[in-house]
Amino acid sequence: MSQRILDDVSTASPPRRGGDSQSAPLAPALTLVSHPLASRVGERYVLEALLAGREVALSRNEPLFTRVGEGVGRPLADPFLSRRPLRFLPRPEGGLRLEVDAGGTSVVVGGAGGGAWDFRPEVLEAGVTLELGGRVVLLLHRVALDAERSADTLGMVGQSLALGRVRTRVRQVADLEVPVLVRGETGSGKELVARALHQRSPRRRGPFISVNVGTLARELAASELFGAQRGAYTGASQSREGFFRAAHGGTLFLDEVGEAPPEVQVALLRVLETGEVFPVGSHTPVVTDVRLVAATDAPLEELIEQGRFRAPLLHRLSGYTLQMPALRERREDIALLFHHFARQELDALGEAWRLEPEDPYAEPWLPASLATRLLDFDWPGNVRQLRNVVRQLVISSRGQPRLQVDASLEAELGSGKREEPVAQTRRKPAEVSERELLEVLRECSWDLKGTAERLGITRASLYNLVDRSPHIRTVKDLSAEEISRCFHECAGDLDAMVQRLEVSRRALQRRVRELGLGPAE
Ligand SMILES: Nc1ncnc2c1ncn2[C@@H]1O[C@H](COP(=O)(O)OP(=O)(O)OP(=O)(O)O)[C@@H](O)[C@H]1O
Repeated sequence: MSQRILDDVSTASPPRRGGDSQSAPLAPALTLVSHPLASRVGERYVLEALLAGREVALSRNEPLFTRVGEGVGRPLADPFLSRRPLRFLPRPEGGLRLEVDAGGTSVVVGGAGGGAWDFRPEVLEAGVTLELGGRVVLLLHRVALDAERSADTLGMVGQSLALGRVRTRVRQVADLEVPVLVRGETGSGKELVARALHQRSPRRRGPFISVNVGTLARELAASELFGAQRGAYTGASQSREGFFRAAHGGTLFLDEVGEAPPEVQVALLRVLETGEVFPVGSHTPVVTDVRLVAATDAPLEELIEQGRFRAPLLHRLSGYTLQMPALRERREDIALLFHHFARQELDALGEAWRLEPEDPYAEPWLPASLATRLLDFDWPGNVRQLRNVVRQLVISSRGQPRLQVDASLEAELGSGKREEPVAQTRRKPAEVSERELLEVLRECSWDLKGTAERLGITRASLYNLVDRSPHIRTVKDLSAEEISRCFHECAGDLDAMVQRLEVSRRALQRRVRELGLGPAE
């Protein structure tokens, strides 16, 4: 029954075979995911001729790649690519064949060179990376021919079909008053969606208040959310406004709503039903005008079955549900996001020129093999993890002509594509070595929930392992001075703090707030 709750509402999940993808005509396409001139990343050539049964030639000089939505095109033009073309040939049922002549541009697919490859439609749907001449990387995939394009990106980088659907849904629901539930894996951009909803709503001039329900101290959760009267509890020397009242006239974003303690769930339900907030210690209700957007990566239906989440609350929160696709499900966005974050990091170092070298013969700053590796990685921490990886890469390669993977990133990226990111079976905690524990914590950007899932142990076992581990610190081990210093050095960027201090993201966020250091994220 619980699954039905969400089947009944619209979602923006990525297309499934036999589902949405059948209604939108799909064509094979080549999208530039790495080129010595980084500004070319994202340009595309649609292999429409294959649909009509004709072959397509690809060389240094043809065809013309265009930025999505723009008319003017350019060939790949890299001087190391041959003028002798590779050929794409149609195959039955939407598959295709790639043929490479000896003496032409070298092509690497899946880590191996060769002269000819056959790609079935399902392989194209997942996307294939083609390394050309060790310098240019293309993603061979399928795109919708009639995809809706708008110049307004809603602050989200990426041009995948799946992200396009999210944008459409955001536009459809933004100006309505219905509460929205944004679902999706950690770091996939749920808060960005919440902000876009606020920005496109008539409430845009009102406040946008973001609260991580999972980091609220249990005993103070009600007063933080609903406010408290002076003297309502020990230590309440002043009355507290609470997030609901602070968001009056605007949008309240409840992140990690699946982590809300039972008593907060009851109170939230009451507010949603009546629009009235009872500050702790007060019997007089306060009427608030707040639009709620909630987010979760938790399996709420399972939590409901286990009696840990209230079904009526899910119904109330999900007036409309939006599903954020995981990064691995929209691989063409990886390249654009990578360059977006790289530009920010390089700007900060004064090295942005590396992205547009003047010498066309210079080695690319992002080596083609590394670009392929990033594209084939499964990104359990999604866009947040990608942003952290870019930062790590750029800083540790500072002053170098090319990006280099250091030892800690090597461990994080592992040996390549992980087919099965989440451990399916439970393991004994004793089987997890401290080294593995540390590796997975780093991979999951110190998100303990994701780490426990990946290791295949319970969260309680993970806390035990972390506690017993001599080389892993917890937030409790950090002094207020150390946190405060790091906060200032990282300009309040929580992710950068987590990377530096190497402690649980959530616990650190809670501690930062307790120390009154401002709204870290
Ligand atoms: N499409 C995007 N374009 C640019 N930046 C993005 C995009 N998606 C996510 N980000 C960035 O990635 C980081 C993580 O995104 P965000 O906080 O929105 O994820 P989340 O799903 O809310 O994470 P969590 O579940 O941990 O709360 C943020 O710094 C955000 O700005």
